[in-house]
Amino acid sequence: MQKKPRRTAICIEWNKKYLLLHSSFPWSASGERLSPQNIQYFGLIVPACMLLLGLTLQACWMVLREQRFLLWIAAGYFLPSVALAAQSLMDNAQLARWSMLAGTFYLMGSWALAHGMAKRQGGRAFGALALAIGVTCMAAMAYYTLVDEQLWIRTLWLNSSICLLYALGLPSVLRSPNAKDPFERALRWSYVSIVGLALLRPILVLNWVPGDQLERLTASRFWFLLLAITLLLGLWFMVVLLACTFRDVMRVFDDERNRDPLTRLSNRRRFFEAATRCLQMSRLQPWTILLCDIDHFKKINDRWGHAMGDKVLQQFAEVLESSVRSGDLVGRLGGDEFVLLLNRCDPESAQLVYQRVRKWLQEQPMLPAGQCITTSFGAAAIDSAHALPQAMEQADTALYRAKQAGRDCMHTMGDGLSATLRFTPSSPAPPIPLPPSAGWH
Ligand SMILES: Nc1nc2c(ncn2[C@@H]2O[C@H](COP(=O)(O)OP(=O)(O)OP(=O)(O)O)[C@@H](O)[C@H]2O)c(=O)[nH]1
Repeated sequence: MQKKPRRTAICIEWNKKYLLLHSSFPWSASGERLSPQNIQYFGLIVPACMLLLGLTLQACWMVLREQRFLLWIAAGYFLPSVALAAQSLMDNAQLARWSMLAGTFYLMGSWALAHGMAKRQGGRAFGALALAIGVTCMAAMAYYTLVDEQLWIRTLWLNSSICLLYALGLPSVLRSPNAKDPFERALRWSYVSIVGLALLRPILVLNWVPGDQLERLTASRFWFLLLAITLLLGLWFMVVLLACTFRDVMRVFDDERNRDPLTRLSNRRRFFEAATRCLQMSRLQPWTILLCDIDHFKKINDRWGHAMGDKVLQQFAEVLESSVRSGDLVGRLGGDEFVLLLNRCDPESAQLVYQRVRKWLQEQPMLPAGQCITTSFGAAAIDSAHALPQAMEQADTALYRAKQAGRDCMHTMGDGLSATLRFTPSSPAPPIPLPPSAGWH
């Protein structure tokens, strides 16, 4: 007689604890008990989902060709999904016959995932060691196929090897440079969970699955629970991975849009956006805009070539960045013209930045045969974001005056002030008074 469908939860008992598996499994919605085949077909849902996840990653790689690690991670989904599908359809006798082939797929998939993750972090997943683990595992499985009919010992070998292969990606994953980024942290811990699950799997199979269910493991409740966990973890891992990948790609786009490719300083657009934001924070006032231009830069290009000119621009950008406080803004407007927004700094204190830059340029000559470059600075005070265009004009006029005054000097304008300052090598540049939290680059 057909039993009534159970409406209560099915539990797995372990150490007197009960784990909810499914509210009606293995009963169909109409109350029929699912046959072992049906249960097996039901088990195909998980490999099918993993296949789809792999396809999604491959599609992402086709859009983001630079991100080659996506292909490896896609393989990390594809290969085990094939083995899992086959495994879900087989009984233990068939599994024993095909264990070597299924094992190869699992092992290759595990290493592909580890390699993809290591590649993403610019590391490596020790290919030679992975090969050694794979060959040892295969040899052990072949040996136990001959001497021991039981599947569990091969399962143990396979799962331990899978765990080791996943672990090969861990050094690179744990060495991630963006350790504080929440997305990176989520990705790192998801990967660690995958390694942990691979480690737990054989232990759980041996300790948790009742003897009668071991006979037909792939139709057991334990197997379905394991599949569900694997799928959820795989899904979660992919979501986090794609979020990180798109975030990285957007950062690259953002950089290309907003940074000067030669000096890596903010370009005109980003500088003005950032300056507008700074000028809205009253705690940062007073502010000073500084425009600076390398003197006779054209002659450097003409005499030593554009490559040398580019090098000088890059080094000069570094000098500017290291001469201001961490909250100050530095940008390249174009050619040999740079702009700075100094927070908590009036034009008088801004002279110290000029002195510091000038001293640096003198002490570390950038040109061949020890020749130094010189620069001209134009400074103007600014008191709000609205005043930015006028302050820029004023600083530009000041820069023009500095050029007219014979270059290698700084001209300051604003509040009826118009003064030229020339560098005096004997006077050491005193440091700018720092706010309590700020520090030098
Ligand atoms: N190497 C290099 N040269 C650049 C770059 N951008 C602009 N230039 C050159 O920089 C030179 C700027 O020259 P000018 O604006 O006349 O200024 P200058 O020669 O420094 O003269 P003053 O500003 O009057 O002292 C031009 O010859 C540009 O071709 C660049 O990215 N790399």
